[in-house]
Amino acid sequence: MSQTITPELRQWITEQVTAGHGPEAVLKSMTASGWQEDVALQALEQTLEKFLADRGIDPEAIYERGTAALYDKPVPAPLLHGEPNVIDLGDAQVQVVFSLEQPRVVVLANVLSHQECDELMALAATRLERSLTVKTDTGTSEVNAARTSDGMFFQRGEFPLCDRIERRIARLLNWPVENGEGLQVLRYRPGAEYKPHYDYFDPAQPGTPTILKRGGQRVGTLVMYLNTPEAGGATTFPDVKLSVNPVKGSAVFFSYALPHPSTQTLHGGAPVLAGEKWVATKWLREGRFE
Ligand SMILES: O=C(O)CCC(=O)C(=O)O
Ligand SMILES: [Fe+2]
Repeated sequence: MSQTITPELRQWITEQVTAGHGPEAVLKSMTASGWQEDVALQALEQTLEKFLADRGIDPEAIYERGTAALYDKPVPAPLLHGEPNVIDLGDAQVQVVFSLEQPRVVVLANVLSHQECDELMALAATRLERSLTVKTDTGTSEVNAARTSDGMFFQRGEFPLCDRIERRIARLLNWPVENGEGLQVLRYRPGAEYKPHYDYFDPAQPGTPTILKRGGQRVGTLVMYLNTPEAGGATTFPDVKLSVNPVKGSAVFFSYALPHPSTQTLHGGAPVLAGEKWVATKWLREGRFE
């Protein structure tokens, strides 16, 4: 029996997409509710095409920004549509190692030189303290059992090295320096981990509006590896069963146009099994973080 694409189906697809569900998730629920896959796919493509055209979004943007482009909201992103293998940033030749559309994840090598990694660790070392996480019900910070690393924050531009790295990240991700939080450095000792979490602030928490006054939501994260731990310590994305192994000077980038689990950006730092793991994290806000 042949199925036909009705205006109601198109309407439903549009609602799903604007609610933050990626095309794959929408396709899945369509087939689960009895739509033939080819019909579902055709309906999805037609609807998305119109959705993009109505909003003046270039379908090419999807290749650059992943499905975030569907939400018509800019997010930080390396320019990948020309399929570059190396991005020349002047003071660094960054290699594109791996990219995933949904969730938007890009693994990059040679973001920092080994010397920069060493200098950053040395600058951070004396200021490390047991990591706090933002308590979203009040907007204050607290020690969190899910995060057993030691950490510290630099002010943006606090040292010439921070400034240089921040400007490089701004060019890499095409996102203003002013929208970045100061670099955070974390050190994990053997056994330490960062349980899976989202980096955006949960809109349902009462403390979130206070946090958002300074720069708005987080929309992207760059985790830079400052050393190569002997074993363990991968950055994991449980929703897509992806692990990124830490390698000195490399980084994993991910973005999230919406503060919603449908972005599939749940991620964590797996327990370090041997040696130490050091990372520097750059969080990017939608607005100026002053
Ligand atoms: O250490 C990692 O691999 C992840 C760090 C992280 O999730 C963060 O800093 O927000
Ligand atoms: Fe995180």
